[in-house]
Amino acid sequence: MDRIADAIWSSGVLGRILGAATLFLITSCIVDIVSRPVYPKHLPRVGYGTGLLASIKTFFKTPSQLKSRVDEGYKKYNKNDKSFVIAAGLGRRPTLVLAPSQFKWFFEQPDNVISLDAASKDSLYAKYNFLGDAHPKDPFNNTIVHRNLAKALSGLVPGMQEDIQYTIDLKLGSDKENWKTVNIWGMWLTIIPRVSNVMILGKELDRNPQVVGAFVQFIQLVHHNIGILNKLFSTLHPLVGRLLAIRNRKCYDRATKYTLPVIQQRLVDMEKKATDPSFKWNEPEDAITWCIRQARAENNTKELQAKTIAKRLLLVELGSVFTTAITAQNTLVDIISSDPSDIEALREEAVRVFAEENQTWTQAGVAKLVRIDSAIRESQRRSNFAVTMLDHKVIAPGGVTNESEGWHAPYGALLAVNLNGLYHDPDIHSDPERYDPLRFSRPFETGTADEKKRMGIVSTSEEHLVFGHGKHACPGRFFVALELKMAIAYILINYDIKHVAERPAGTVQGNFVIPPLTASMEIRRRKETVA
Ligand code: HEM
Repeated sequence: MDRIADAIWSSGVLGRILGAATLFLITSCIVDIVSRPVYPKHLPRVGYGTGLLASIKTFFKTPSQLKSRVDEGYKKYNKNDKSFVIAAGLGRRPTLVLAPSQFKWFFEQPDNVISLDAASKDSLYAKYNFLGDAHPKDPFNNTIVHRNLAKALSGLVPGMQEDIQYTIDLKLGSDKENWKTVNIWGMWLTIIPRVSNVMILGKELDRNPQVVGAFVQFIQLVHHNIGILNKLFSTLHPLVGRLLAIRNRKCYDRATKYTLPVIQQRLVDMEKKATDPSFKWNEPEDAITWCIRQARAENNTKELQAKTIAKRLLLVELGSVFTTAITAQNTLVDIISSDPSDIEALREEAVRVFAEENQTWTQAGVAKLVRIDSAIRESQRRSNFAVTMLDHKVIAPGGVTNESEGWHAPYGALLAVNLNGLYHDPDIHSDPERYDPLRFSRPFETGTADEKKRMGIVSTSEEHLVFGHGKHACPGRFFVALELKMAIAYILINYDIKHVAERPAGTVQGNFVIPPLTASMEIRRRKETVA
């Protein structure tokens, strides 16, 4: 072995390999630095050290320090209505964090100037993770949700209620005598993918554990791959990204065993319905139908291929399932550790409204759950899962100019809002670190009609930004509200939950606050259940 090493060394091969590797590292470093957007010097900054060493340290410490830097920027600048730049760090470009007075300007910018899609395409490494062409180079995916979901909601409710009841009973059981300890995240990871798939795959597939499991694994892989690619130079992304995506493809292949036959049949049936008036059949309202409907409206033959549709579904799964599961996790952990009298107030509402609705949910019936709505919104505020949010990338070749603050952001710049700062500002939310589940429902119960409208989870505003705001505000939020309110109501109506004295904390990882995934709760089926 030693002799082989000596021979390699003396032949100069090792020297050449080391030289090439060093050259590659230096070139990669230069490529990454040069491709970063350069912000105007007069904008205030946080996280920038002086000198090369300090900058390098800042870069590598970003995953653990980003939140405290953003908090510092909020107090020093955003609070005084100034935008600031946060230094680049491992896995993150330098970002311009906007002053609150600039939100209106931000939401009004045209899509060809600043783009949510372009920012998500970059941060998701969509080219690799989504197996090539499924991610929006075009807005197809967003269009199908914007055009169809709101109209389909009332028809989706019965199927959702059925799945919520079935899955929760399965997970939490029916023992009325003994307490059972349940891992909360494990429970949500069973409920949310199934219920969300009522809307994505339809009732034919939503309870199929193979296909739903393959999609959940696919999403986990996407997040895992993002974590790896974020730590690498961009010159390595094409190779490593493609290698990592091999596992994504395997998951996709597993899912398509089940999805492709359903999609193919749906294509046949929808074609027949369009051409044969004697064919009496109503297409189910789910993302498969919406893709076909949109492709037909655009006369887009590529989008009418079953495999293209199967890939489109991957994106809908990604946008819906984990965002909702994380929100559910934070909300339930917050609820069970809040004041016991507040928990009773939530339960009282759930039992009362469900009885009024004759134990059958409708969209209008769920809308009456204003306290549970508030408990979710308050959790999104108090336990926000992202520090800055709504990243939009400047894609206008000449950049974008903000006249009122007097700065120019070049092509490639990232603009974002400081969700953490706004949500924890005592001048905006009294006692901001306290989880007060009824914070937003008190005005619902006693306030004016305008207050009622403004305080709901689906009413986005410059104060309630977790679903975005303006033309790109999340079109899935109406579904999320239904899904979470029905699921939480079902748990409160049917189970006693032991109060938890202290809320387990989440873990900050870069720009994300991961909820406490090991948190458990002790539950027992209630003696006087309604459902
Ligand atoms: C709690 C769960 C969810 C959260 C927190 C969430 C949050 C968001 C946010 C922040 C945006 C970007 C808004 C912007 O930057 O202006 C967004 C966009 C979007 N969301 Fe959601 N979302 C959730 C669930 C869903 C679900 C269930 C769907 C259903 C398919 C969905 C579909 C979409 C789509 C299609 C867009 C793009 C809209 C556009 O670009 O016009 N989301 N969501």
